[in-house]
Amino acid sequence: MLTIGIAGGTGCGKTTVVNQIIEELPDNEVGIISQDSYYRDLSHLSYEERTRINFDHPRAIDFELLEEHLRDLKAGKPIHQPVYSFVDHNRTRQSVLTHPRKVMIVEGILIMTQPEIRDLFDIKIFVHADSDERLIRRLKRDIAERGRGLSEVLDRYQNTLKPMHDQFIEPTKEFADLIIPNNKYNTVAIEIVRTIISEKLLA
Ligand SMILES: Nc1ncnc2c1ncn2[C@@H]1O[C@H](COP(=O)(O)OP(=O)(O)O)[C@@H](O)[C@H]1O
Ligand SMILES: Nc1ccn([C@@H]2O[C@H](COP(=O)(O)O)[C@@H](O)[C@H]2O)c(=O)n1
Repeated sequence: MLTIGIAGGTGCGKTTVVNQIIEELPDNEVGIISQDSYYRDLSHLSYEERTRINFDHPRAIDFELLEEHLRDLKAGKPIHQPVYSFVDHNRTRQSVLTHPRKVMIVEGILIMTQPEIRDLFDIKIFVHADSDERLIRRLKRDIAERGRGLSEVLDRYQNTLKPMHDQFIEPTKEFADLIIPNNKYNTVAIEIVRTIISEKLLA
């Protein structure tokens, strides 16, 4: 199994890059794991309490479960990937049965912060977009898709997102084998990653 980790700050375009990479690749040979699925279960907290959680700190992620799942997939075992709700700020009761594939892509803002997880990646990619570009994209996306208001997104950006990005996410760029500049759509970089994957699928 070829395991590819794709990190980068919120709004840099990780999900978009993954979707572009897997377009036209056979879906029974390439699988996706999202770090967002591994936000910790916060059912013991009220909705109000959950809104105050710092979701950009590594402790918000159940990395133990993510590591266990990646090891299972590498060992050829299927996993039950949790399903997260950004509207409820909580894990749902659902899960998605995820089978091992020849190529597994793992994407998320903090996946490169943990050495145990980092070591499981054969290829590490960091997607870069400038912070103003990321903030604009995040604002538009969170309002359109994640049920958020303007001041809510801006408050989170100032109070937790930006400081956590600078402290935890940006420094992981140094671990990357490949940095994809993504202020604009980067078709050349996507093509390069696709070629690497296609070669693996033919092997
Ligand atoms: N290169 C790009 N240029 C313009 N908009 C982009 C680009 N990449 C992604 N977007 C848009 O920005 C928003 C956030 O992208 P997304 O892929 O969800 O980022 P991430 O997964 O890193 O948070 C989405 O609405 C997406 O359509
Ligand atoms: N309940 C939550 C949980 C997380 N977030 C934000 O999601 C961002 C990470 O996801 P991306 O798809 O943007 O990479 C992260 O910056 C958290 O602030 C949230 O808003 N609410």
